Amino acid sequence: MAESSEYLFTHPSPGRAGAETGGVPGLRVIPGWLGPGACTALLECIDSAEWSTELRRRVQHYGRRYDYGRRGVAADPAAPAAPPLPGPVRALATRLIDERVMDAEADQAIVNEYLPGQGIGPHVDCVPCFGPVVASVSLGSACDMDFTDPAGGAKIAVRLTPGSLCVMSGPARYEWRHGIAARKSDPGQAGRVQRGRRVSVTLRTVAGAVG
Ligand SMILES: O=C(O)CCC(=O)C(=O)O
Ligand SMILES: [Fe+2]
Repeated sequence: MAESSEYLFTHPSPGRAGAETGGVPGLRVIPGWLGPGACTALLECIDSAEWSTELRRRVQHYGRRYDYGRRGVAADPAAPAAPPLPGPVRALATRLIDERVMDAEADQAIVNEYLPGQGIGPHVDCVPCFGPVVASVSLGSACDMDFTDPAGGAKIAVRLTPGSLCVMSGPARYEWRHGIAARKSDPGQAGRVQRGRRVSVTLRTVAGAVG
């Protein structure tokens, strides 16, 4: 368990839905934001669409394509072939407005698929590309997302359960890095918890483009 000693585990309490998640300013995790039926329907919609295999993990881009090589959103909306947000994803964008999570409706979404052992390196979402609020919905298996304190580098692990909404704004969006360790299990109260397949849908507003 040496690996876990450098982490501080926070498990957002369902009773405090929408409250800031301990220790990461600007981070909110709302467990059960999507019910099990809605999660299944969304996952079915996602799985009926085409996956890109340009990365080690599979992804889908909607609205605008993010160019991982150039680290930006292509300037010409006609050039990158990103399909429009599918209906169930647009419904999430609308709900985020209705619930005042976002001020402007998300016009870009990236779906990430993580098989056990896959992750995403610590990063800050492209600052010139995307707006001030990044919201992601978790489907499938739970996993820990690690947030790295810009002052000192300490990591805080936040459990993202299926159906939860993770909202990053302020320092959580702009200063803290977030990532998912590429491993097959996460620490739990009664030993390691095996990961299954996790799919996330991250909604953003496009703020600027490159090229
Ligand atoms: O899988 C997630 O919840 C987050 C994905 C992410 O950080 C990203 O696409 O920038
Ligand atoms: Fe990210």
